[in-house]
Amino acid sequence: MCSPSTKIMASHTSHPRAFSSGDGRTTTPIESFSSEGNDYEEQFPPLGISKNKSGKGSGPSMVDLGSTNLSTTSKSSQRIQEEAKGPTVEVGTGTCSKHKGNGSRKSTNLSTPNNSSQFQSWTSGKDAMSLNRNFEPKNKDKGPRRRLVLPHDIYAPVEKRNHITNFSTPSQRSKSRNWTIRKDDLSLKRNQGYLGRKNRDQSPKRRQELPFDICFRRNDRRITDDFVEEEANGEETEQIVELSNKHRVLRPGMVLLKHFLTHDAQVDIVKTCRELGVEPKGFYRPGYGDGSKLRLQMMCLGRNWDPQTKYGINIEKDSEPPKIPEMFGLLVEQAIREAQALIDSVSGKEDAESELPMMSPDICIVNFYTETGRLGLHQDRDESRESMKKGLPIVSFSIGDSAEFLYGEERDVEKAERVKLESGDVLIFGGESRMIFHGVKSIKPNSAPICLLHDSKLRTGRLNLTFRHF
Ligand SMILES: O=C(O)CCC(=O)C(=O)O
Ligand SMILES: [Fe+2]
Repeated sequence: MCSPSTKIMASHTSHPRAFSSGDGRTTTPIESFSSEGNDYEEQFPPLGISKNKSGKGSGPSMVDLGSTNLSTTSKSSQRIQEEAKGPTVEVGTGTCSKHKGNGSRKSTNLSTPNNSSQFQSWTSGKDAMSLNRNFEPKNKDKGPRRRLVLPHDIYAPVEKRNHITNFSTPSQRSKSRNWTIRKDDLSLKRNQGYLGRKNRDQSPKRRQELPFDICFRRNDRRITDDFVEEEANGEETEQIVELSNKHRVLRPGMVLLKHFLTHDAQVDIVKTCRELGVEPKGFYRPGYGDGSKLRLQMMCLGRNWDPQTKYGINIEKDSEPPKIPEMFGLLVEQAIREAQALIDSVSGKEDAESELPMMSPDICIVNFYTETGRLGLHQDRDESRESMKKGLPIVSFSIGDSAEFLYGEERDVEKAERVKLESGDVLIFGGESRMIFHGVKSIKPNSAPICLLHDSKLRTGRLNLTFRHF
């Protein structure tokens, strides 16, 4: 039984700087987009320390894309109240098909996706049906790639999460260990510490070489009520929670689709990313020439990108990355269409395309943040000049733990707006908002839907996919 995740976990505090600034950033062809220091340098100092990097004489950081005079931002709480009055669209909530409960945030039909109903179960969008025609039915277990990667499927038993499996005593738990280790997995398990302490190579170097596994294994996580603590900042959170199931236009060209990705879509995305991520071209921790590292794991699809080498050749990972799965691209287009529909309904016109153009992604950057992960304020400005000038949007999927996402006209944490990105949310920023500064201030531990964790085995943390067109 999967119980709903109804309570909010203790809010986390800001963490100390994760990495220092480096000077290894390569020059991009579009110098007008430059700001100082590493793009992803930590801007979230320990509490009480204010750090403003915007006043270093770098001038306006937003590029003029035609009419880029973004409206003045207000304090986040005011903003939230204003947004509460503003035009929004309610989206459905549902329950987990396999684990009955109220807490799952996925939308409507969650039965196993197949044939023409599959796409509907992937999005909460109204016109999902229109994409069915284009969608290849998926057979979950028989696809060639799945057969290929199944040997690496070493998902752990779930008995650690007592309230899901109802195995309350240690003996019951040990009896429930019906998971098996296939022979094919032996080499991977050896690398990942499955064969007992004496066989493990625990040197940090060794561990670093292995691709990061976004799914959990034994002892990685206990999801019990022990984790449920009082929300320290109740008032603020209530305001955010109140709005958490409404689509919103955050600013011109920037739309938040709440819980757009259904449970099934999220599970499939996790599993796909996990399969690709444990391969040699999978997750790694990107960094700069000076040795500083981003506080996340990253993997590229479609085209390689790295904070150091940008879209140039990455010395360590110079081979072609995996293709973007077709379904991901369809979801992106569906999300943009949904956002355009919202923009039209708000403006009363039918010219959303001019505010938020359609985009067909050829790059997907997949990030995984652990509980202490974060990403400094930055612009996504390494795509082609044409793409940026057209304002082709960045489309961002959030899965797993919630994130405190900051965005603003300047690279200034103090002035930035803030929004909570929850599992299933899709954030889109294009048009006037294409060059907006944005970053992830913190991850809210244990905030992911329980059913998602159960069905996907996603480990503690947040999976984020940002789609772009080069
Ligand atoms: O994780 C997120 O929500 C943002 C990721 C991002 O900005 C990026 O990958 O460029
Ligand atoms: Fe970004």
